[in-house]
Amino acid sequence: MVRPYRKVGTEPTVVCDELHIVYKVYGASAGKGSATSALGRLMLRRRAAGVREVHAVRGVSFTAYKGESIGIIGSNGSGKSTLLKAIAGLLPAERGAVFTHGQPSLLGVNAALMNDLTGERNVVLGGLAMGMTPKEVADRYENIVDFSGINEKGDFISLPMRTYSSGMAARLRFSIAAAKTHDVLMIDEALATGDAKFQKRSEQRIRELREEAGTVFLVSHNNRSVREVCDRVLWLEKGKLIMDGPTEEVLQAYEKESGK
Ligand SMILES: Nc1ncnc2c1ncn2[C@@H]1O[C@H](COP(=O)(O)OP(=O)(O)OP(=O)(O)O)[C@@H](O)[C@H]1O
Repeated sequence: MVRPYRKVGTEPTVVCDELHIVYKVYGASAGKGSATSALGRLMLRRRAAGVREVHAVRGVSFTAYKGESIGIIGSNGSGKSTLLKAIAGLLPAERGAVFTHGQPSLLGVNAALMNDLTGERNVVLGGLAMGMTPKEVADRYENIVDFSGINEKGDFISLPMRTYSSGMAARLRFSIAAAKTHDVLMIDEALATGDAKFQKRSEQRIRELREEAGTVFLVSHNNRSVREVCDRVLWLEKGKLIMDGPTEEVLQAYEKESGK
C-alpha cells in the first residue's frame, strides 16, 4: 500500500487518478498473419491473432504540487517513460485519468528536432514551437547555444543535427527546452547523455526552473542526479507505484532493494 505523499497548502499541478496505460501491439505473434491461419481463425470464429497488450502503468495515483521537483525511478521497463508520456497527454488512459494545470512539456532524449536542419534552425523552430515570440527566440539564442556547449569545439551550430553525437543532440534539446519557463516540465533521462560538466549545469538549471515555474519531473537511472535535483521521488515497478515520498527515504529503500 503506497502512503499518499501530500504537501498541504500548495497548488496542485498534476493529478494522476488510478491511471492505467495499455499498449496494443499489432502483429506481435510471428507466423500468425498467414492466409491459412486467418482462414483457420475465421472457421473457428476466433478474434484476430497477433494483438498483444502490454499493461505498462497499473493504477498509479499521486498529486504533484507547484514548486516540486519529482524523480521517477524504477528498473528497466517499469513504466517510467510511459507515465511521463501519459502526463504529457501523448498516450490515452485505458482507465483512470490525468489532470494537469497548464501545458506540460515533455523533454525526452527523443524529443523531435529536425535532423536535416542545422542546430541554429532547430533552436529557432524549437523556441517558436514552445510558444516563444521571434524576438524572445532572438534574445535567448546566444544563451541557448552557450548553455548547450555545442560550439565549444568549433562551429557546430551551423551544421545539420545529423552530424551531432547523441550527447551533443541531447544537450541542444535540453538547452532549447530549458530556455523557457514551463508549468510542468518533464525530462526523460536527458542528463544521462551529457558529460559531467553539462550534467552539473543542467542540474542547476532544473533547480532554477523549479523555482521559476511549476513542477519538474525527472526520469533517471542516475541516483546522484535525482538526489541533486529532486525533493520527492516516485518509485515504479511493473507499472505499479511502489513508493512515493521524500527523495532520501525512497532512494534508500530502492538502493536496498536493487543492491545499487
Ligand atoms: N510503444 C510501445 N509499445 C508496446 N509496449 C511498449 C511500448 N513502449 C513501452 N512498452 C512496454 O511498456 C513497459 C514500460 O516501458 P517504459 O518504456 O515505460 O519503461 P521505463 O521504466 O521507462 O524503462 P527504461 O528504464 O528501460 O527506460 C515495458 O514492458 C515496455 O516493453
